[in-house]
Amino acid sequence: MRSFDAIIIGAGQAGPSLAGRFNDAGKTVAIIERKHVGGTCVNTGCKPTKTLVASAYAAHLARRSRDYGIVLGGDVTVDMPAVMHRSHQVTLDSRHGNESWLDGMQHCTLIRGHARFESANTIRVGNEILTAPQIFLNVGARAAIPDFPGVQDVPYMTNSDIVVLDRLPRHLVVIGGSYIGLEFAQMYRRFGSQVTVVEKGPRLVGREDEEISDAVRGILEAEGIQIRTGAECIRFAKHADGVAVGVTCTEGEPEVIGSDVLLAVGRNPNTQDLGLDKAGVELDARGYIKVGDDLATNVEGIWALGDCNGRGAFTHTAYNDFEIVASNLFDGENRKVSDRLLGYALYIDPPLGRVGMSETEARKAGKNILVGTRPMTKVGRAVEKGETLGFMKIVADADTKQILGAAILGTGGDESIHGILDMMNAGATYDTLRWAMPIHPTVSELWPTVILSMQPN
Ligand SMILES: Cc1cc2nc3c(=O)[nH]c(=O)nc-3n(C[C@H](O)[C@H](O)[C@H](O)COP(=O)(O)OP(=O)(O)OC[C@H]3O[C@@H](n4cnc5c(N)ncnc54)[C@H](O)[C@@H]3O)c2cc1C
Ligand SMILES: NC(=O)c1ccc[n+]([C@@H]2O[C@H](COP(=O)([O-])OP(=O)(O)OC[C@H]3O[C@@H](n4cnc5c(N)ncnc54)[C@H](O)[C@@H]3O)[C@@H](O)[C@H]2O)c1
Repeated sequence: MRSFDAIIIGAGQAGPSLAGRFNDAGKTVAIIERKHVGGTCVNTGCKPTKTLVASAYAAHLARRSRDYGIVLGGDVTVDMPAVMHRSHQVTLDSRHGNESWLDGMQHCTLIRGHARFESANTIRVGNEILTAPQIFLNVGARAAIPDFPGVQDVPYMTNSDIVVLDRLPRHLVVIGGSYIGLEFAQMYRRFGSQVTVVEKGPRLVGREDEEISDAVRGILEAEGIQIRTGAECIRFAKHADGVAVGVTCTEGEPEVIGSDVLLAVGRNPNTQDLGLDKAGVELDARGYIKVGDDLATNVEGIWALGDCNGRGAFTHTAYNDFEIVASNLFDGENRKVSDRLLGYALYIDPPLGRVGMSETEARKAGKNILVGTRPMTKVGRAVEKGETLGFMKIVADADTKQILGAAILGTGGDESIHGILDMMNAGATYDTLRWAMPIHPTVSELWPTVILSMQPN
């Protein structure tokens, strides 16, 4: 049996940084990874998708080149193997960077293999048993495969497969009209596939305000993507031309015939094959590891970080989990998950940047709200860039003047939202932002104007 000061299971977005803190403190740490160092984000999530989104954007802009007075010689064509090669290289560079970082840690041992608890302080990896007084779970999540009728009879892809696909599907049917599904839908449409999005809910990105769902739908439909919402009875069958996807929406054809299917209907935590019962670690009804505000599980000496604890589903929430655990263990702080403010982006083009409450959530919370909006057609920077789709929106508390939340569906939205995120983190009122002097010409310079336009709603 090998003993360490700490064992980390999973080299995703929290594990390696935590290993770094143990190493810097001169403590021995084992980090166990069964597949690729870097986890989902680096290998099958953020890195490859955002790289592919960039290629898709280049294709889109090339097709629009005449809007800018630029004349290209001939049709725009997409070289899928080259697109995929670029994306794969970005992933490999990142994965190898993470591996060298871990290799360079004097007190850290990277162990390859599947880890499983034998008891609350012992872990088995293959034939080897490891022990440590502190164990950190960073095991992440994988694509959910619901028990759709016929799903096992047809070929389907998840995000892990499609990020290495080096051919162009003739007709890609994307099941799930949310973050993962929509990024792939738009990117493949821009690469040249026919694309249909099938969503069981009444609208796309159902967690957002309805006007955002409507605008996202309009943007995607304008590019020729078919959207089928209200698809209550999704089912699959083999078809001479590929796969028949039954949708049974109230309107339109009851079936869509696609050449390829992508399932993007949520994620399941990797907690079923960890032997958690042997350690006595409790799960919630959806299989996430139950944690307190400090990310400790019900078993002393075991913590859970990242997607597997159900307290976040983003790279930045996983990394923030690391920051919370590390500052509490090493810096004598008392940081909590409940103190953090959630922001995120949906990387369609234009992107959706979001922070805090939506208008619907603020209303549900019984707040006396003010709402300001502005179409991107009235944002100078967007007009200059020829990218005027979408709008900016801010929601504030009329009584306290606190900003409650904001959204920008528009060019630069993923960056510009940080101005609001930082104001909210600083606890500043909207007056502070109102009197700030922003840079011209930027998208962000319009926030004070949007604030001035706020009305009771
Ligand atoms: C297509 C897609 C796009 C995304 N885009 C974004 C984005 O733009 N921005 C964003 O913030 N988030 C994005 N996400 C979400 C983001 O990837 C995850 O939230 C993030 O990777 C979670 O990190 P984690 O450390 O919790 O888990 P992971 O990164 O999943 O890492 C967990 C690791 O644990 C390993 N593991 C699991 N079980 C065991 C075991 N028993 N033994 C050994 N090793 C084990 C796994 O192999 C994996 O490497 C995206 C996700 C997907 C699928
Ligand atoms: N840009 C980003 O930051 C980014 C990008 C991709 C993914 N992610 C993360 O990955 C997570 C998973 O993304 P996702 O889009 O797979 O999941 P999601 O939970 O956001 O959306 C799943 C979609 O599938 C639909 N759905 C669920 N079950 C279904 C069923 N049985 N039949 C038909 N439709 C069904 C839902 O109505 C929903 O629209 C997100 O929560 C997000 O945090 C983040």
